[in-house]
Amino acid sequence: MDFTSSSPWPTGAAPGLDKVTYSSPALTDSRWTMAALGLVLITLILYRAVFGDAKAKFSPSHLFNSYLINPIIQRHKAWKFLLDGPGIIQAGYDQSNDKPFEILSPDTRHIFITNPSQLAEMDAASTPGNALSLYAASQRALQPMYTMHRFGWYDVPPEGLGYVRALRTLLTNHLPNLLPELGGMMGRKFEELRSQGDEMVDGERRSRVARMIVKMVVLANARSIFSEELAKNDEFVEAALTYIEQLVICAEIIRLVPSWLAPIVGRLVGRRNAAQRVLYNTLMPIAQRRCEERELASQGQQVPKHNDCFQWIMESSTAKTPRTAVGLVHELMAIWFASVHPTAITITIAIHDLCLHPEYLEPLRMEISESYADFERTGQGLPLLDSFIKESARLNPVESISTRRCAVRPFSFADGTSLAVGDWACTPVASILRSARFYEDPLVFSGFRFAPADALNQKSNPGGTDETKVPRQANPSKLVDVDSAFYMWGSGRQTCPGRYYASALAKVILAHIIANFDVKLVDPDASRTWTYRSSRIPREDTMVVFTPLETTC
Ligand code: HEM
Repeated sequence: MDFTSSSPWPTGAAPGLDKVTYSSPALTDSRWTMAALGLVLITLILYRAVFGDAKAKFSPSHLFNSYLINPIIQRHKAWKFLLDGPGIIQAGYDQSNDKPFEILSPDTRHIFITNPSQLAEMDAASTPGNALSLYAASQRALQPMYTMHRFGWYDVPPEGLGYVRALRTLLTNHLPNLLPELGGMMGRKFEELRSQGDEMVDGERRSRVARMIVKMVVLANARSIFSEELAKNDEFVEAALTYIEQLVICAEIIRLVPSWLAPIVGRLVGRRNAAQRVLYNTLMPIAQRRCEERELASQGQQVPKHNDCFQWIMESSTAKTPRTAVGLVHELMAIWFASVHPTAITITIAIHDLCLHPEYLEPLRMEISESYADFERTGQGLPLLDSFIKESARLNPVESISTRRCAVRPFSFADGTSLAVGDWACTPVASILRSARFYEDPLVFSGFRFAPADALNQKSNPGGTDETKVPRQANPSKLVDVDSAFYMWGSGRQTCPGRYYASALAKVILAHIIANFDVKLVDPDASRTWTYRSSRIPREDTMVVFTPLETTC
């Protein structure tokens, strides 16, 4: 072996050692030592460079962390979402700097979007047959195959559902006919529930406000969505509320079991949801009769004229084949679910806020006494009450997530953020609503923050507050408006079609209470809501005292 070669290490094989010629023994020893050290060092460097990662990957501690500890931490975080969804989303939003951020729940990977241009990308990808779908998200959340009498929500015709036009256009246009009747109905129901009271303490009648309001909303919606006849059927109205409550519990159980077990568990828990059968079996004969009437009308025969959601959905159906009775009932069951709880919760929270900010009662009473008749006639107006409800919902929205779109095919945003099939893109609505980027003094309750200047005058100055110190939005807006600071109704082409009705019903109920009662929370310091997943739900045990005014408006 020739160490004089230019090669830094021996180029020959070790067995040739005896053939090596040395220039001097001492020099040879030190060269050997140096060479051996160099060899070890270089081998180590190379080994680390080439296999360093792999070694780390296969080290016991790495394997332990990767395959046991990290998955446990991730799963723990995902399950924690069930109990602290709003808090976890808020923490994600605070660190996001307007960039998409990821949050896991036990069954879903959420990618939260805040940037309006990315929301536009989301909306563009939500057209029928495209990669993102609200229906697929609803299918996951509600498990309608098992909870809505085998409704295959995602199998809807590509043109969409008839309910959107039925609600957004026809129900909204019908409001002036509906509101006077709803006003009377809500007044009577409120009095019935209040006079029953849930507790009587020291001559004070206390009411569990959340339960009271949900019963009122159920009655109003039964009238508006189904019919006058069904709204008078107490057994049906009771089952219609039970249906929603059982649906939420059943869907949650199915979501939390592994997907391979879902069909078995779904069938089992679905069987226990008896109210869905009551609803289905009551609605079905009406739907069949309407389909027969459609048939007769197409043959030129005279048929009765109806003004209700059955009829509007049939007439709004964009599918080439006309809606079947089963399809009609399924759409009604879906609307029914969507219509009750968000509306009832929004109204309940607004009542909490009336109790906490009684200085708003007087200006609101004045507006109601001057303008309620106009509102009832047109379905529009009452800008101060509108703003009060909007501010209440801004600080305590029903949901911390909005605009849910589930990927039915892999999808990537322009910035590279990607969704696998089953992942959800969505907005952190509650965090946006409380963000200083969009609202001055975001955590301060300012009941007339959104009201137009002409609605505000001396009389509407609650408690004589200094006008210059009250945070207001630069541009007034209505409760039903949607913009980049207010996604309570979702956004884009699938924004809530029931929002005009929901806003009008909230005004009917709140105007009745404000005009006729003083309100007081029995325990203003007690916690009033609890959270599950991303929803904020009023506590059932929150008590309010409604004291009749001596003279009513
Ligand atoms: C305060 C009450 C309400 C709130 C906060 C609310 C909120 C929402 C939200 C966030 C969405 C999803 C929109 C999106 O993803 O872009 C939605 C959809 C929907 N809402 Fe509402 N909603 C309310 C009341 C109602 C009422 C009263 C009805 C029926 C009369 C209704 C019917 C619907 C329907 C049918 C959809 C699905 C729309 C579609 O498939 O395109 N909602 N709502």
